[in-house]
Amino acid sequence: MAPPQGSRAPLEFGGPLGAAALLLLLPATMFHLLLVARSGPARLLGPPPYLPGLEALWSPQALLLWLTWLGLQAALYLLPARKVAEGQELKDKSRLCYPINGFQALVLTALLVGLGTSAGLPLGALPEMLLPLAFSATLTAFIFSLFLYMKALVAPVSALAPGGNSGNPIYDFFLGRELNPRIYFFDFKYFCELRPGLIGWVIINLALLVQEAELRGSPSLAMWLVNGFQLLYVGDALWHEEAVLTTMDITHDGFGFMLAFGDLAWVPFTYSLQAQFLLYHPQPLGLPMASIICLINAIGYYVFRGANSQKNTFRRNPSDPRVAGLETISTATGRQLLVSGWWGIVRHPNYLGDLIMALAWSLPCGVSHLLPYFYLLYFTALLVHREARDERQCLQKYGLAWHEYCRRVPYRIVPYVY
Ligand SMILES: NC(=O)C1=CN([C@@H]2O[C@H](COP(=O)(O)OP(=O)(O)OC[C@H]3O[C@@H](n4cnc5c(N)ncnc54)[C@H](OP(=O)(O)O)[C@@H]3O)[C@@H](O)[C@H]2O)C=CC1
Ligand SMILES: CC(C)=CCC[C@@H](C)[C@H]1CC=C2C3=C(CC[C@@]21C)[C@@]1(C)CC[C@H](O)C(C)(C)[C@@H]1CC3
Repeated sequence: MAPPQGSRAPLEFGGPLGAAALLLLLPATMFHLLLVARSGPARLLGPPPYLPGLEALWSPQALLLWLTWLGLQAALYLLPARKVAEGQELKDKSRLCYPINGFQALVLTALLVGLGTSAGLPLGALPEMLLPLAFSATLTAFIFSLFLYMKALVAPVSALAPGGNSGNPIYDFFLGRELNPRIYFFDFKYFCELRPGLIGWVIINLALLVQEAELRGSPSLAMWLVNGFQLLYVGDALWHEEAVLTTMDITHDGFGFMLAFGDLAWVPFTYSLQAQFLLYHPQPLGLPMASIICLINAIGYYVFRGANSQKNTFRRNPSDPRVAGLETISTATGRQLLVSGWWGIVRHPNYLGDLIMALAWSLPCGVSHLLPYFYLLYFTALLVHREARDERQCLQKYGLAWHEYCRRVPYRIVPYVY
């Protein structure tokens, strides 16, 4: 049985009080956005148009649809994979294995949705169900997090995450206690991070596009751009699925409410906000402006992919010809840090690319409303906070070498600004 680890790890997110506030604030924000997106004034900072009663949130059909979706994605996860990858080394020196078949799951889902639609499945009806679907996803995330919390009570101490084991039940429930909760080969965190939420996000976007076509005869150019950009982002994440194994979510954070809710509810229902906004507030977009926005997205993607691939290639094999010529700093751990190439421009070039793309996703929605820029604002805050967390961890890991890296590469995310 796993005892709490006491207060060895410093508390994050404002400790138990901050965690309790976020437990309420995150779902409340998601429902606020869903309600405001379909309201006439669409005011991000105004009150929601109405407070939905239980009858607007609770629907057995929506719950059934949501559980069927989770079941389908779980079944696709269990299909034979083209590759099985090893994760980072764990505390007990072992490595876990992960199936690499996320892109295959995306393609099979697209085929099934295509078949279903041609057989009469009303995809355009999905936008009307977003509220009860989001409610079902939130309910599932709470129940699932409770299960994860209980499961961690019987996990060995070596299976626990560095944070999330303070002994305070609310804080630990929020942050997550076990690092890689699994049942046999089914890894819950890895599955949730990349499958139901990310693929669900593009299906919701597609349904909004279909409904727009039904309402107005054809989808708008703005809707095409938002769908295309976000499909590229999700397709890219699944194509480079193995890279997620080195992110701090997988290697450092426990699996609790924050990630369960983030993966299952927050991502599909708030990341589709721009497409939701466009369905209810059509925006004119000319070809010249559309071309500029495509260029911004392409630049963002180039930076994001270039930086992530360079680091992943370097971490897998530092003598790979694509990275062998880059300048590095040696650290006491035996690992090296890149100080030229993308990682010599700023300390988080991948965040910079991601933020540029976030801007390109909002611009098709025009500048009359703040609401479609919510993602950009939230994401800036998330990445600034994430960068600070990563900085603390790297300082702990690399000590003096990290100080040297910060001296050589003084800016964190935006050159000469931050
Ligand atoms: N859309 C969304 O909602 C979100 C997207 N993201 C995206 O996910 C991606 C992954 O982000 P994240 O997991 O936060 O972090 P990173 O992929 O940036 O990884 C940080 C780690 O990289 C290694 N590292 C840092 N500097 C160097 C260097 N100079 N040379 C070599 N290795 C270095 C360190 O780990 P080590 O040395 O141990 O290898 C560090 O802990 C990003 O592109 C981010 O934008 C993230 C959060 C949310
Ligand atoms: C506000 C809230 C509920 C916070 C939880 C944060 C999560 C939503 C995000 C934490 C890290 C994420 C990553 C992605 C999606 C959002 C979450 C889960 C990601 C899967 C998106 C696609 C990228 O290509 C990625 C694979 C690099 C990325 C990994 C981190």
